[in-house]
Amino acid sequence: MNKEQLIKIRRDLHKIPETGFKEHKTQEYLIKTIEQLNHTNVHVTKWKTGLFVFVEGVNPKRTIGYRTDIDGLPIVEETGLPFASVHKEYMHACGHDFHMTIALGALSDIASKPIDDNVLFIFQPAEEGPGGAEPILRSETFKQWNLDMIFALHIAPELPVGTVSSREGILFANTSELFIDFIGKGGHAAYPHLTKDMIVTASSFVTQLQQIISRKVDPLDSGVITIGKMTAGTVQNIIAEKARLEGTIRTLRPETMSIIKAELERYIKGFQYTYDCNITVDYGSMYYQVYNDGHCVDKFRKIMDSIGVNYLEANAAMTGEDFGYFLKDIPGFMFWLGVDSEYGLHNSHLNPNEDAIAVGVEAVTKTIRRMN
Ligand SMILES: CC(=O)N[C@@H](CCC[C@H](N)C(=O)O)C(=O)O
Repeated sequence: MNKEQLIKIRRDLHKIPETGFKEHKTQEYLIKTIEQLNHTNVHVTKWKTGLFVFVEGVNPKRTIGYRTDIDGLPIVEETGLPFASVHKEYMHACGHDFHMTIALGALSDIASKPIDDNVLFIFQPAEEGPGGAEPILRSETFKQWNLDMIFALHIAPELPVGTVSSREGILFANTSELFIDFIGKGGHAAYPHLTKDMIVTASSFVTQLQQIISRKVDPLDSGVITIGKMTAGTVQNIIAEKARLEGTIRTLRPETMSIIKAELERYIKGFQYTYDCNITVDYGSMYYQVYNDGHCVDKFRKIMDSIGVNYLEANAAMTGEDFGYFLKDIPGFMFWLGVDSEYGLHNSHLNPNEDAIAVGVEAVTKTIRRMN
């Protein structure tokens, strides 16, 4: 595929972001595009709203996996781009439109000049939640391919185009979603002493929660608790009976996740007593850390050197990725692809530089062709 075709695909996909396990139009678009490649060595299997695309090798001894995520986020786009999302409440604000386009570009290249080994392209739904990787790994459809190696990329807004970045060992954090519900007693704004005000309770909880990080996590270790959404109350003169906090916990070690959760549950018990209310916690979906195989990263670095792509050593990041579940079972790695955007991931103004698509296709294709 040439640059213009790839950019058209990226823009088409950018217009139709859909959230986890609702990627119906996206799946339809991907199937149509793959069918147009018109290769007899390519076999498409639907899996929920995602796809497995198997490219037969000419003399296969191994099967290499390449995974892209396909879902968007519930963000109202503010880029003002002519190809902005037509799904008004949703946006590809984490680069999955880039990820899919690069996977299609690599798929087209590999299918037209097949390598010895088989290649499985995985178009995975629901990376942003509730998580598509774990159910894929459990599915009988996926198990039949018995992958020898797998890799994936993620766009990096802060890195220049022409740059990739990775590291041996941990790249992305362990994550757990966090949903906390507070139930007290509502009433008249003028009679607070007759109520149990859940706005006061939840607000106090949000600020005290950060002490778990500062006082219970070893300063040489790391953790993050972010509350991204708080809902409570009905109107200005009624004391809120209910409040809900929605957030996420991130750690660089699975053990630290357990420490934070145990402490959080102690806080909940304390708050129930102090504020005389009922508090429940739900951890939603959890992602295992992305832990890169040293041999694969070393080989990748050499491949990038050989094609003139600038390789930078990465730091571990507190972003999460359910790709970590693949790497728990299969050797492989993930890398960052520089896309040079002033605005970061999950920002309504994110505008990655489309020149990075060709770099991504080249990096992925050459890695598939030369990794052994
Ligand atoms: C790369 C990226 O931004 N991934 C998401 C993964 C979300 C995990 C889950 N829904 C959570 O919020 O814990 C991220 O937010 O890091």
